[in-house]
Amino acid sequence: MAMNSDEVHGLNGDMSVQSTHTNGNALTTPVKSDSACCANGDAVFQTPKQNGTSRRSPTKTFSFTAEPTIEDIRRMQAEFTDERDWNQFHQPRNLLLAMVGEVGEVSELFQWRGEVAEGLPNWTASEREHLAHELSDVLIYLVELAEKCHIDLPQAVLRKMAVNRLKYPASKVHGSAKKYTEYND
Ligand SMILES: Nc1ccn([C@H]2C[C@H](O)[C@@H](COP(=O)(O)OP(=O)(O)OP(=O)(O)O)O2)c(=O)n1
Repeated sequence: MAMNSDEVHGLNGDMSVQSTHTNGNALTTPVKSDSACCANGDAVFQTPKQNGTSRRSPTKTFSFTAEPTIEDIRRMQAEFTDERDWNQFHQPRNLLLAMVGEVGEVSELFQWRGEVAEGLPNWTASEREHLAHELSDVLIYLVELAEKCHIDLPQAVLRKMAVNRLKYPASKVHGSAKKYTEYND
């Protein structure tokens, strides 16, 4: 079980981070992810109307920093496990189970809340940081699982996205959440 998040997690406000790269170094500058912000630091995402239809905007206003890359994460985790002689425990099956356990911890944070709005406007800074930790645990184990299975994850993602585009042509599925198998043509 997770510890009390107030005890173990930071109290960062809802900051997105922009990065600038100079000589390969990431310079990070916290900025508010949107112009509208709540008193508790949570961002409110604005949803502009386009052609009378409500369109999603957060992905345009929130973005990740460029680093660390997935390869950086793989290398840092490899160093972490090497330093502890933990490679002996980190076989694919164990990593899979560890990752699924962490997914369960993410689920716990959403449990019983009902639907949660994008940007998590009603979450405390401590809850958000707790979520950041648990999502990171999932990613760390996912990256190491891919490494131990010799799956080049960044390239695999590109290939899978190409497959997704073929399976779900925008012109065909626009506005529909149906599974590709539900189309009759
Ligand atoms: N054998 C292990 C144990 C931990 N970790 C690393 C990867 C994860 O990012 C994190 C997981 O640590 P915990 O198992 O302590 O899980 P939590 O951090 O989620 O703690 P809690 O379950 O108390 O929330 O530490 C690891 O690589 N190998």
